[in-house]
Amino acid sequence: MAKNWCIGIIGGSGLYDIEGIEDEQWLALETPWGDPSDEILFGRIDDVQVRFLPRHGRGHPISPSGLNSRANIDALKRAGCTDILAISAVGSLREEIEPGRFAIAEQFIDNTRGRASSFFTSGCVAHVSMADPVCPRLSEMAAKAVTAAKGKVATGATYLAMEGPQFSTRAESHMYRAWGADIIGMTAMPEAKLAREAELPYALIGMATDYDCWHEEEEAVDVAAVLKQMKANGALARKAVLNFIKALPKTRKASPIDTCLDESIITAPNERDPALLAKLDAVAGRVLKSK
Ligand SMILES: CSC[C@H]1O[C@H](OP(=O)(O)O)[C@H](O)[C@@H]1O
Ligand SMILES: Nc1ncnc2[nH]cnc12
Repeated sequence: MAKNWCIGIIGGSGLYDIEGIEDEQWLALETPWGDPSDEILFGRIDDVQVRFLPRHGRGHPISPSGLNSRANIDALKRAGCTDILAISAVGSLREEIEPGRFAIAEQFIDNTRGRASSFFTSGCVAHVSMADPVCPRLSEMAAKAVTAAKGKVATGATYLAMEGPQFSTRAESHMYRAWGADIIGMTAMPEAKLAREAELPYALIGMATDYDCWHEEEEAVDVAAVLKQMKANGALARKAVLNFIKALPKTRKASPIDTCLDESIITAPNERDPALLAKLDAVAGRVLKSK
């Protein structure tokens, strides 16, 4: 019997494909929230269904501020995903997370602005908990997969999501360090929030590509440095993804995140906007149908 996992992989800067995928087919999905970043690669690795989405599109045409994360998460849910593993290039805000090391996110600080960050707008309001924004089970498996690929890993990282696309000023970089952030990027928010709203357990592997600009002995980050590091460690990232999929247990046990909307929707049934409910068919169909 095939494993009952369907893993959505979101590939970040420098990771526009994955290896080891069979029966592959790029398919364009429509969503009520607009277009996802690209077609989704459907396929399988052994007996696990896999869906891969390059976050910025193939060839990287979409800026972090221009990402339609609602469409991306809706499309992955629609594609049958049970869980999401996101990969991101990140700047390091800590000496001990040197470029080349992988950092598994445990917390996020959302310092983005003006992004559409919820599926549940007026007409169907929901408040999901983001106290523990990642799935511990996926994060633990992700850390093991990096180690098995012979990558260096740091766990428990706090990811600061900045707006961009410009990199931080030195003052900002020092401030984020003082806030307790360990790694910095421009994309995991609102992606992780939306995954939670869609009842999709989410984990993020950050690949440290630079020391941002706080470090006195290192050059300030630029795109060339990020891409150089991604190139150096891209094969390792791909290997880690493959290890992650291959090491999944045979049976996916239920996660509390699978049903987190049960206690989150506050709008009374007779006050719900039918047009919005129709848009929520993939994200919240499970709970809306049962009410
Ligand atoms: C190319 S450097 C900045 C760029 O890289 C990261 O993207 P992703 O998280 O998709 O790997 C960062 O968030 C910026 O979007
Ligand atoms: N220093 C940095 N700041 C924001 N996003 C990044 N992605 C990779 N390095 C980064």
